[in-house]
Amino acid sequence: MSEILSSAQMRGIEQQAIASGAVTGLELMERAGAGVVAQIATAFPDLSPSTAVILCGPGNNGGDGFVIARLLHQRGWAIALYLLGDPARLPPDARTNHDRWLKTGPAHPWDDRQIGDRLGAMTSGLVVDGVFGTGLTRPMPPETTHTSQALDALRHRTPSARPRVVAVDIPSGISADSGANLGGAFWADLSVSFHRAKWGHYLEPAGLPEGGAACCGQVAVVDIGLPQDPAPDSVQLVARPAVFLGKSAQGHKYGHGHALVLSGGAGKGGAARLAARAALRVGAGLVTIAAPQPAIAEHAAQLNAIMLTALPDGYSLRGLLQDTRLNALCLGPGLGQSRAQDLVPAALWGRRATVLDADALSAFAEDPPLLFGQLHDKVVLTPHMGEFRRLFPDLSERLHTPAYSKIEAARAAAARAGCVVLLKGPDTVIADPSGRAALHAATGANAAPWLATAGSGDVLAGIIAGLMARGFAPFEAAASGAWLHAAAARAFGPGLIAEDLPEMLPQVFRDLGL
Ligand SMILES: NC(=O)C1=CN([C@@H]2O[C@H](COP(=O)(O)OP(=O)(O)OC[C@H]3O[C@@H](n4cnc5c(N)ncnc54)[C@H](OP(=O)(O)O)[C@@H]3O)[C@@H](O)[C@H]2O)[C@@H](O)CC1
Ligand SMILES: Nc1ncnc2c1ncn2[C@@H]1O[C@H](COP(=O)(O)OP(=O)(O)O)[C@@H](O)[C@H]1O
Ligand SMILES: [K+]
Repeated sequence: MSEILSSAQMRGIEQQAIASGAVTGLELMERAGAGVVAQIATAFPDLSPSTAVILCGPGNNGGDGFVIARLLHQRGWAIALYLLGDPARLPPDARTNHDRWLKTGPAHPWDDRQIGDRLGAMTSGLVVDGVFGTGLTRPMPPETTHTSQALDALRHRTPSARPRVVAVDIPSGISADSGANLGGAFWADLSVSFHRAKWGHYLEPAGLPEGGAACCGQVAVVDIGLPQDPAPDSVQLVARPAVFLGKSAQGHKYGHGHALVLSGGAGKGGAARLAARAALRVGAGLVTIAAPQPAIAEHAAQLNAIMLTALPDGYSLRGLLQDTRLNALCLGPGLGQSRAQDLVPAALWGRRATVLDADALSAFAEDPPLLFGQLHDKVVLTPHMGEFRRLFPDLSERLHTPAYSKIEAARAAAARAGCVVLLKGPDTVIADPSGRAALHAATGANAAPWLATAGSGDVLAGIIAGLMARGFAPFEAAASGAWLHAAAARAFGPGLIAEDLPEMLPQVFRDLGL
């Protein structure tokens, strides 16, 4: 796991370090610029000095751009530098580096057409985007339209027929907080960020033009000498399961828990079987499907290691839960909304580790507080965006404003629900009521596009239920579950369907060294 920060958190850390006298803003800017130059060499080892177009903006992101221009010039690059805005109004450190640069070369006043034409004519070399970084909260100004369009055109060329595009911190126009394209955003092959990556590098707001995850390219982070203590309220990027997923040599099946997956009626049992199979593969000692009597024959024809029991209604679920060995529940996949309305209260009455997904969430669309009033701290809700909208319409609405991030929405939802919320998507956010949050990004090098297939969410619900049956806490089960789910998809690759996911878990475990 690694920490990722909001722009406000980053500003706080920077200001505190400067105020303490540990470092000056100018030193940070120098290290930032040097870090970008070093990362360019690492990321593109074949790139030899030729022409670099350096685009500088009116804030400190532009200040980094002047440092980069100076350092690249020292390494033999020919520099064409453009400045957006009035040099007299640059903030002090950026102004200092602007003035230093002028001893080496000119800062051309911004000329959107000229820059656009120049970029379009480039077949090699480097473009450095130091226009806006973490300080941008509004759309790109109209003076960058042609530049943005020219960059877009470059993106469609093969890398060998165009310059490399490097973003200082984050591509201009991408919100460092929400990942939203604020309007007219640039893109990059490589984004070099400072101290920690920002939320917006990994978030990809649904229903908006391509955002952070799509536009940042490879994300590199350079140390600029700021204190390493974790920020209060920091968010962790899930890079691997944070818990050891192996089993002890002495364990027996009941030591690994017994998960109960509740199934819908006849002809609707596939989703429950997917979840149950995933719970078993992820290591639950026993897994039982509880189905209405008319669905039993169908399940029996398809199940071996998974057990089966008839369960007509919520009353009988309360009876079944007298067996304290049943320690984790999974409800929702294929359940049907009326059965969900009956079973969810009984399941929550049992106070077991419980995953509520799909119909178990949608069943409460008319009255979300009715659900919230019954939830407890061993529950994980796993909504996709549609289900999230049904339960948290106001938070879902706020997600349309570019400054509001999926991380804040999931945190607010968890606080309201009083349990862990895992908000799905290519960027999956896990949050708990205390404000703890993690982001699993199946984007960039970790992309798992074949997960967009029917039933993959049912498998995720089963993985999480299985991990909770094994005794993992809800937050860890959700975060590790999201990672295992995407790792299984990547291990299978193209052509993946939901049935394949549980079957890839053994390989994923082997790759983890279990
Ligand atoms: N934090 C750190 O530790 C370190 C940070 N560093 C670097 O600083 C960067 C953050 O710098 P930053 O805060 O100065 O903001 P930045 O992204 O340059 O942009 C804001 C400027 O743009 C302006 N502006 C905004 N929108 C506009 C528009 N539509 N049209 C026109 N103007 C607009 C805005 O003006 P204002 O909104 O105030 O009117 C302001 O002047 C960060 O990404 C990193 O690269 C490093 O040096 C090392 C250490
Ligand atoms: N493009 C994508 N990249 C990575 N993961 C994805 C993508 N699309 C969907 N997923 C993941 O696949 C799962 C889909 O779940 P869900 O929407 O509930 O589907 P279903 O209801 O068909 O099971 C979620 O875990 C989600 O995070
Ligand atoms: K930038």
